[in-house]
Amino acid sequence: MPFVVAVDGPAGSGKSSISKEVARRLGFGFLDTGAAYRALAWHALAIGADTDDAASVISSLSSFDYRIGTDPAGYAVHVGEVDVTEAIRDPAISAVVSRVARVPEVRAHLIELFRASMATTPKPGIVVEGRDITTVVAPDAPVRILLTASEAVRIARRSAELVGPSADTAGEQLRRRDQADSKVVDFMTAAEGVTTVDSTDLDFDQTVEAVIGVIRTAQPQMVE
Ligand SMILES: Nc1ncnc2c1ncn2[C@@H]1O[C@H](COP(=O)(O)OP(=O)(O)OP(=O)(O)O)[C@@H](O)[C@H]1O
Ligand SMILES: Nc1ccn([C@@H]2O[C@H](COP(=O)(O)O)[C@@H](O)[C@H]2O)c(=O)n1
Repeated sequence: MPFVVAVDGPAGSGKSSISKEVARRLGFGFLDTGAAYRALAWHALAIGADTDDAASVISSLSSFDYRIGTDPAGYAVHVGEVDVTEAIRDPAISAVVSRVARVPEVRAHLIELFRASMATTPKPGIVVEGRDITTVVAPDAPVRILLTASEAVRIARRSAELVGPSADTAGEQLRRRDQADSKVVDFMTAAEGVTTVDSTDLDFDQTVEAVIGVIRTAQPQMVE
């Protein structure tokens, strides 16, 4: 297994953008686990499954042909032959993804895929981000981080990315998603041995440096 940096946190805390940049600077791979839950939600809708019905969601797993790259310089997400990299970011997917992610059979299936991706990364290390990486997917990772920021700051950062009506509803959607997701896994408080990085008062670069600082403290030889 490569050197694993596990990063969890609530929606909009910067998990994917910060983790990707940390991976790029350290020459590590990067695994966005939320992309798999989003891709499954996309697939379930595409084949007409009922995302409110666990049995229907579980049945969609058998035809879920999922691939994601781990190169932080540019990764694509595929379901079968379809490139869904952009489509899975649509607010319509964000609105239903928690319903898919709450199904235990889905989590068990995807966690196997994550562990296989981690094990086969060609890089010396991999930054893996999500909600349950520090506690369930890679609880023995040598570096485990809870990346957080105040809700107001997270909503402001997310809204700034969007235009039109989506920007107005981004806050409500982010709150609703965190509420639903936190019934399934606890990503609001750091588990024992997990280091919290609070980016509320840090800019992007300072946050990247703070995360690299945690890695440096744990394993100086992994950070040049
Ligand atoms: N410290 C920071 N300062 C300013 N902007 C930031 C900071 N960290 C992240 N951002 C910005 O906040 C936005 C949300 O970040 P990102 O998409 O990485 O969050 P996330 O935790 O992966 O969200 P989600 O779980 O909803 O996918 C992005 O526009 C990102 O560039
Ligand atoms: N480890 C994870 C990662 C994600 N989820 C679910 O997927 C949704 C989308 O994740 P993003 O990181 O892309 O926002 C998220 O809202 C969770 O429902 C998860 O359960 N576990």
